[in-house]
Amino acid sequence: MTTRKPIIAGNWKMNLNHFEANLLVQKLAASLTAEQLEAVETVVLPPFTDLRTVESVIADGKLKIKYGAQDVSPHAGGAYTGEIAGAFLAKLGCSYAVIGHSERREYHNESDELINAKNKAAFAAGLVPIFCVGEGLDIREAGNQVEHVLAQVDAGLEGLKTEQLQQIVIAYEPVWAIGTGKTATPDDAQEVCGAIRARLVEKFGAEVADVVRIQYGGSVKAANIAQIMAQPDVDGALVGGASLDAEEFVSIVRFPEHVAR
Ligand SMILES: O=C(CO)COP(=O)(O)O
Repeated sequence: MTTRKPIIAGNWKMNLNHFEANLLVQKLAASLTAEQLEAVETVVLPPFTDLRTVESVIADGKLKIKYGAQDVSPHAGGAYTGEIAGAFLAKLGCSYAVIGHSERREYHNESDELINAKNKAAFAAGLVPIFCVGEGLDIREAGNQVEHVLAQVDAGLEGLKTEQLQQIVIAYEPVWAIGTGKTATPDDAQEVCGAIRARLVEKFGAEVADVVRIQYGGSVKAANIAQIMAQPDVDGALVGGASLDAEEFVSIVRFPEHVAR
C-alpha cells in the first residue's frame, strides 16, 4: 500500500481581510518547523482578496505552506461578471481550489454537474481540486449517508483523466458537523471515507484509489484530530473555524506528536 502524505487545510471561509491574513500566515510560519511542514502538507485557503498577500508572505519567507482558493469559475475567461478564472489563481501561485463546498452547494445552488465542470476547470488551469462531498442531517438520520456521498463522488469525478484522479483531494464533510461543534465520530468518518476509497478501487482501480487523499471536515480541533487521523482511510482534515486561530491550527498540523505523546 502506498503511504499518503497527510494534508491539513484551513478553509478560512469569508473571514480575515488581507492584513489579518498576513498576520495569521506569519504566526503559522513562526510556529511550524520545516520538519513539521515536511511531514504534514499544510494548506491555507483564504478569501480571493487575500491571495496576493499570502503569495508574498509565503514567497518572501520561502515557507513550505501551500495555499489555494475557495472556489473557481467553471469558465476559462470572458464575460462572467464576478467570477474568478483558474488561470488567475494559478498565476498567484495557488496549488489548490476548494470545489463543491456544502456552503456553495446550499447557498449558491451548486449542482453536481457544475461541480464536475469546476473540477475540470481547476485541473485545466493547473490547480488541484479539494473536492467536497457530504450528507445533510436528514440523510444521515435515514442512514443513507454512504449512498448519498458516493453519488456525489461519481458525479464530481465524471470524465476526469487517470492522472487527474491520482492528484485530487476529496474532502468528506458531513453538513451536520460543520460549524456545529458536533464532530462525526472517528468510526463515522472512516465509514464514509472507506466507502469512498472502495468506490475509487471499483471504478478506477487500486493504483488510483491508493494515492487519492481523503480528508475529513466538520468541527475538527486540536482535541479530536489525532483520533480522526488514526482512521485508515482518513488522510487529512479540512478545518474551518479552528483554522482561524494560529495556535489551534498549529496544534492540528502537529497531530503526529499528539499520537506519540
Ligand atoms: O466546512 C468546514 C471546512 O471546509 C468545516 O468547518 P468547521 O471546522 O468550522 O466545522
